[in-house]
Amino acid sequence: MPAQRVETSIATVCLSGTLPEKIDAAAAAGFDAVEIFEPDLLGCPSSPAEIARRVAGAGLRTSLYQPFRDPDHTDPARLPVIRERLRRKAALTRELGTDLVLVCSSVHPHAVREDDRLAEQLHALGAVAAEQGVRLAYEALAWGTHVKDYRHSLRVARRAAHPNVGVCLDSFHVLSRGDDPGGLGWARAEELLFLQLADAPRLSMDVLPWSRHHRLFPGQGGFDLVGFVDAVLAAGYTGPLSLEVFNDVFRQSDPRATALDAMRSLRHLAEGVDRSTGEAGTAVALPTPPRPLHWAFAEIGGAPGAAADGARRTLEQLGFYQEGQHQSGPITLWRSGSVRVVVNARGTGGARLTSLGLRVPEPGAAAARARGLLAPVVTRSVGPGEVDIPSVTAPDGTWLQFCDLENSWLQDFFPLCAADAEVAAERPAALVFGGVDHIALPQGFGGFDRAALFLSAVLDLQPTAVVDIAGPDGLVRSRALLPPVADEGGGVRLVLNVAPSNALLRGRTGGGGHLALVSSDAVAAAAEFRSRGGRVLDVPGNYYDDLEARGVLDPGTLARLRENSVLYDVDEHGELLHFFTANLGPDLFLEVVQRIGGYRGFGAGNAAVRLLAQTAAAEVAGTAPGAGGPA
Ligand SMILES: O=C(O)c1ccc(O)c(O)c1
Ligand SMILES: [Mg+2]
Repeated sequence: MPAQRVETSIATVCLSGTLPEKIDAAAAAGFDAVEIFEPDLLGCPSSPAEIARRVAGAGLRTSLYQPFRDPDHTDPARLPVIRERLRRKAALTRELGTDLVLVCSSVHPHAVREDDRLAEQLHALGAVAAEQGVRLAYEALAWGTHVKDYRHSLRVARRAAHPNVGVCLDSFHVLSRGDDPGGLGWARAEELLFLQLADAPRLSMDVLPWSRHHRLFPGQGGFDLVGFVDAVLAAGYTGPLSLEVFNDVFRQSDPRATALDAMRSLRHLAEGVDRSTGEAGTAVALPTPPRPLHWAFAEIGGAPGAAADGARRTLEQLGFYQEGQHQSGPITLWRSGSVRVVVNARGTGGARLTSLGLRVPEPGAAAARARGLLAPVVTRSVGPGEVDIPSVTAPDGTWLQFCDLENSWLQDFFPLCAADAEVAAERPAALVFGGVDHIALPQGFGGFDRAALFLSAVLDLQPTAVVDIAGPDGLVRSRALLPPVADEGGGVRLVLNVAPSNALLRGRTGGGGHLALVSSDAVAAAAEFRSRGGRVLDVPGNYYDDLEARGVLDPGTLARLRENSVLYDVDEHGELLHFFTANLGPDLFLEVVQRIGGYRGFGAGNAAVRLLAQTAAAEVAGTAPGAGGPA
């Protein structure tokens, strides 16, 4: 990023609601400018001048008016009509307080094919624009009839040879076509009039519906937005970074929350660009990501009475011992080696993961970074003698608590046990866990992409591709957030699961919140856990018959897996053995994971079997997992 502050902008099409609601949401999230999307204006009772006043009153400016469609035509008789249409839209653009009109490449069958002729028509439009005091930013829509790629739009705009004609670059149209921004080396800075940014999941589908329904904010999808913005800035672009995201879920979400996501995404993107260029000077200087990053604890809350008893019993059966008792309430601390679990017998809603403790070198800086990424800060009363842990709330309500390397947070607990070493000596070898493999957080419908962005930005994790799992109540979407490659093996891996809304209707959440422990022998761990009275999730015999049919395991191993309800998965890097405990709450269980030879996944191949087995278990118990209330 260049040293000057880069302006931020958002297209009104990103947000739900009326135009005034969109303007206010953009302003509240701290944007500098808005692109006014034509349909928002057409349905607004205010005049363009009144809208301009509203924009200015909110502390914003209008960065662009869009879109002006189908600027060229093979039938010369149509050209005067197009020019008159532009004259009016240009005048309107001035009333809106900007001088930039986005012109999309034509999508109709009578679009001009020859570059020379097209350039001539754009030149004539440039003259109309100049009369009105506006400039035209010509954008290649990926589904344009002839002009589909930005190199082509640059060529035509240059050939138009009019000072009021340049291009608009849109990352979606470039990257969805598998193109790269390499052609920008050929562009002149003054030709780059506007930059629109959108990410998207990598899908193989027609580019038009992909664009209109599935765009995401930068960092939420699979495109390299950092590389794209790098290249555009290197080509000399100095205008705003403007988000233009068409997304079905965002269209029905609270515009204020979406606008905050949008700003968070831009700040995280700017940070990535700074890091890649080695230059500082983005809009907001964020403290560097918290590294090294490790788990301090996971807290199971919302579990009064029997639910808390059940959680504690399961932990004990897994070889955990009680290390401490909280000074100020029914909160117990459980430990096994480096893994600590807090069971908080307050709250309602059923046992779930309510708080994640993260061990970082500088908790204050980690929290400041989260605030810089617009994370809501947790304000709570700190009792006398209690340690204040800087904490923020993730979009799903889970607290992220930043703990120091000395584990000062332990001071809040009366110690109940002498030394870990003494207790550990008595623990069966099969129940010695190497740490936390991952933690999975269930997400509500609509909160999935927001949570992925929030957690990956605040903790600097990389979201991986979305996996869809066919569960009994519909598709469960799942996505892992992993440490950057540079610190692979680093401690913190998260999985986000979103259950079908249908599951909630049936009283089942199915989001699969869990804490997974690292084992060096999952079969022995399952056997030991069961011998101590632990309840493993039963896996149907059909599953093992299928494993047998696949011929991937020797008969002895297969028999031991079957005996202990341990599941098996394989990827190109290695193998996985894992089992699940019976549910501790509507949407909470524990998992024990043994990775063999560098297996990288999370057992997605077994998730459908798990979901069905959990449903069956809940039916046997006579209670759907959701019986305790919403998770
Ligand atoms: O989907 C569209 O029509 C459309 C309109 C304007 C844009 O800037 C764009 O990228 C797409
Ligand atoms: Mg666009």
